[in-house]
Amino acid sequence: MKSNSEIKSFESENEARILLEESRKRIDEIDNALFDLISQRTSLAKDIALSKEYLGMPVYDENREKEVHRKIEKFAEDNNLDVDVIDQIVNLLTILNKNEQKEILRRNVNGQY
Ligand SMILES: O=C(O)C(=O)C[C@]1(C(=O)O)C=C[C@@H](O)C=C1
Repeated sequence: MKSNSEIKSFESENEARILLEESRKRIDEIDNALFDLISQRTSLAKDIALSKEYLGMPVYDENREKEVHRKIEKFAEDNNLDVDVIDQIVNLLTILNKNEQKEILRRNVNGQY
């Protein structure tokens, strides 16, 4: 099968169907890897929350979020990705992390750790 950068037209319907299926299979593999990384990223919330609690720091850290966004925006520009969409994805990841931190601190207050 030619790489997708070379294909300009399909020789048959079957060829197009095969490429579609192969592409979807690859997306499934990448999605699984992404979900695993999101899970790993979110699981750090416990250590972060408890460290911040000990240091008297709030869950929300504006400077750190700006740093995360700057890093990701450069990645998006370097890879010709829509910066606004990538920014939204990063926002959701930080929201996921903050929500997990708040839940961990709530359980900690209730002596569940
Ligand atoms: O690094 C931290 O201080 C975190 O709490 C992690 C994180 C993030 O998800 O990247 C989440 C919330 C903060 O506002 C900043 C960043």
